[in-house]
Amino acid sequence: MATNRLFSSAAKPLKLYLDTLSQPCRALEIFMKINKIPYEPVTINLGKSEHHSEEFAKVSRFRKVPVIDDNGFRLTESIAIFRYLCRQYKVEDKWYPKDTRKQAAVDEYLEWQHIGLRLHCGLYVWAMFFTPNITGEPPNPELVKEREEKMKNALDELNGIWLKNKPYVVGDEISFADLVAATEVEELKLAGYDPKADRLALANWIERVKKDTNPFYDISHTKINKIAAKLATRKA
Ligand SMILES: N[C@@H](CCC(=O)N[C@@H](CS)C(=O)NCC(=O)O)C(=O)O
Repeated sequence: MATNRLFSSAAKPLKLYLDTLSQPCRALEIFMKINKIPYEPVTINLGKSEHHSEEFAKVSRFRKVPVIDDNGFRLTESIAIFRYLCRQYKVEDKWYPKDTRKQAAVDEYLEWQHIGLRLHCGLYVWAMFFTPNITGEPPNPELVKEREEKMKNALDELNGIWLKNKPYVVGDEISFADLVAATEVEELKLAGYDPKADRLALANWIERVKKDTNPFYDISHTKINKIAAKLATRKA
């Protein structure tokens, strides 16, 4: 198999520690598959608390996924990992353009999304899905209300500002910003919330991202889609 690596050809494929229940793990997995970056997946099942094992603590100081181990070089934080991969491997320019201004535009979204989108979607999903699953208690209605408002506002900004009059988050071409955004939006399935209703730009964009990145997009979303389907039948 031809190795996609700019430098050493003798290096072993890097290890990607992941759980596809995690948004940043899915974004990286799709990106790596599309760009034919060879890797060995190592599943860390968050649901089984595998990230709390002593063995995994040696891999990640923070006990979070994703993490990569590239021949002894360990790196956490999906955005840092993404930028490292762009420097180490051949990646199609559109994902992180070399042009200074185009790259800065991708960076602008990557900086915004932590608190602009991820925080609010994540907290809502915790209130609706993860916490009730862990405690066995129903979602706290006050907390849900407070978090729902912020989550909706974040989605409205994605729909009405980032996606205003353009097909992708940063312009006319897909970039890593779209994968980071789409995987966050998909996580809302766990909370039974449909982000596409009343958000036409977002609805069209997510279909576009899927089409551009399939079959990898759907493969990475298999686990979350299965859980969402189970939750929907339980509700019906
Ligand atoms: N900012 C980090 C976020 C990493 C993160 O929060 N990972 C979550 C899954 S999405 C995790 O491993 N959580 C386990 C825990 O917090 O116990 C990144 O982008 O890589």
